[in-house]
Amino acid sequence: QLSANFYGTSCPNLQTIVRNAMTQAVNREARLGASVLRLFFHDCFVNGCDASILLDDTSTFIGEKNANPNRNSARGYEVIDTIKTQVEAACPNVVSCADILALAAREGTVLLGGPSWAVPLGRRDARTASQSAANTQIPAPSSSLTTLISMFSAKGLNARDMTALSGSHTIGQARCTTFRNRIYNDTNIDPQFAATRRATCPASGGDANLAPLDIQTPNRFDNDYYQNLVIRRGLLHSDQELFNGGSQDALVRSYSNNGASFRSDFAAAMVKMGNISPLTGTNGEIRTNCRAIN
Ligand code: HEM
Ligand SMILES: [Ca+2]
Ligand SMILES: [Ca+2]
Repeated sequence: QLSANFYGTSCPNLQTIVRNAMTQAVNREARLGASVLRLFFHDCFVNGCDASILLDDTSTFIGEKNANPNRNSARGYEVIDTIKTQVEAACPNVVSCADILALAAREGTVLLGGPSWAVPLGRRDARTASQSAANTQIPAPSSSLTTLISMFSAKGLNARDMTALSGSHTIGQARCTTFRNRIYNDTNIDPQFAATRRATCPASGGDANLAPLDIQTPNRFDNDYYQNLVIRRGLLHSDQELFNGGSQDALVRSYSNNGASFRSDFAAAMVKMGNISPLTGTNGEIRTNCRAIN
């Protein structure tokens, strides 16, 4: 029941505000486009796209920001705060943080050269968060293909959606701690690529050192991620699982050869992911500050 025109009369400038603020952010630091896209994923996979990830911990409230997949990792929260402040100034108390995040994720993608899509709107914001759900429902970089398929399937996304959405790793960075095991122990890796990555990700120490998820074009939303997988240059173990002799090999190869089909599948899968259990109607609330419940 989400609809692209949900704020058409209540906040006609919403999309312009989000676009301009995201343009500024990405011009300042291209990676922010990637970081905001990932926030949306980590929101939607934990009790739906309800801005639960944006809630700060307090002395009595345990949120998702310090869950294992997010702690010292998820970033870009300040960009959402900036947008929310501008949106509240233009249209007080009508636009949810969940919808702002959905729009900002699309703009981040577009600004880095990715596809665009109409974002269905009308989500409301959660009054709760779940650190335990964030710990268990967001896939880990050590995941097997079987685990990836089943964790996405638990959210109503099929294997094709999963493989298309993983193409997000055409942008952004990962910390050494997330790919160390792969570059030292996996055998389905291009040896030259492994050597390059080992140079800045030692066998012990340097956990926070960064490497691009896409060694070719880390700030460009293109199909190079899939080209890397075909030559065994996936950075995460979970990335290379998509091209390792299994059910997704053919799709990965086709995306690697056909950027247009990746773009259109990615856009469709983003709409699908954005539809995971939204709060609508009188459920949830429109938060004033994305970091705290009203
Ligand atoms: C398929 C399962 C997935 C796994 C196991 C996974 C895992 C990871 C890991 C470990 C990182 C690096 C985090 C760090 O070191 O701090 C990362 C980064 C990223 N992920 Fe995923 N991810 C998956 C799917 C997705 C999806 C579906 C999206 C978006 C729709 C996404 C978007 C991103 C982006 C954009 C980054 C870079 C963020 C930045 O530079 O700040 N990922 N992912
Ligand atoms: Ca959520
Ligand atoms: Ca790229």
